[in-house]
Amino acid sequence: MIATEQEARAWLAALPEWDAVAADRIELLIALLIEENARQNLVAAASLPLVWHRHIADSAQLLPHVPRETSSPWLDLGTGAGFPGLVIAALRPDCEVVMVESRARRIEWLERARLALGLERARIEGARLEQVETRAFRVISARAFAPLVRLLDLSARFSTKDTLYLLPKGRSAQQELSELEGWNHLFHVEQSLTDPEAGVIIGQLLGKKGKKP
Ligand SMILES: C[S@@+](CC[C@H](N)C(=O)[O-])C[C@H]1O[C@@H](n2cnc3c(N)ncnc32)[C@H](O)[C@@H]1O
Repeated sequence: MIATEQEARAWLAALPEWDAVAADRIELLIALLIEENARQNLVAAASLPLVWHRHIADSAQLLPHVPRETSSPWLDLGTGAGFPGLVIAALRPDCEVVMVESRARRIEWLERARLALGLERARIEGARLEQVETRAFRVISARAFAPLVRLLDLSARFSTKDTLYLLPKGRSAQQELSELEGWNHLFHVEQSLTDPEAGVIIGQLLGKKGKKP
């Protein structure tokens, strides 16, 4: 389990995506986040001293679930302060990461951070997800975005049977999945690496029950 900054740094350093450039990007992202959090409430202030494992490693733990060749384009729903979308884009700058966020000040922050980190393949979609033009993505991620049923209702039009959902769901993962009705899917829950009681819902959405595929 990754429970400290030291453990988070060690775990990140072992990722194939980790090199000096990635390390600089993550350090810069953290510095910018701390600065911006004094201006707007991006993350709980109490989580800032724990930023390496609570936000950086918690986001990066999604990467080993996705083969590099099937990770782009990647859609992150409700990116907010930048998690997991900005961390994914910082570690996979070759990947087209589209981050959807509807709140104006968060959109401005995400765009500023994207530019500062030099993430040319990443894009901030500053709109409500409901307004975003439909296209297919290889990966859909979302942390603390919406209850699972609503999340699937809103995002299904961006998925195909090959799209991999990666949903850090905290402590409700198993319960939300067992209560999910109305969808055919291949989801399962993986243990979170950063919280012993949290889970990540992973897998493919196959379509609404009763509908032809
Ligand atoms: C609880 S925050 C989580 C932010 C980030 N994913 C994290 O884990 O730190 C949820 C974010 O989703 C955004 N959001 C909620 N509903 C949305 C929608 N329909 N379209 C786009 N963004 C939305 C909110 O503005 C907010 O920034």
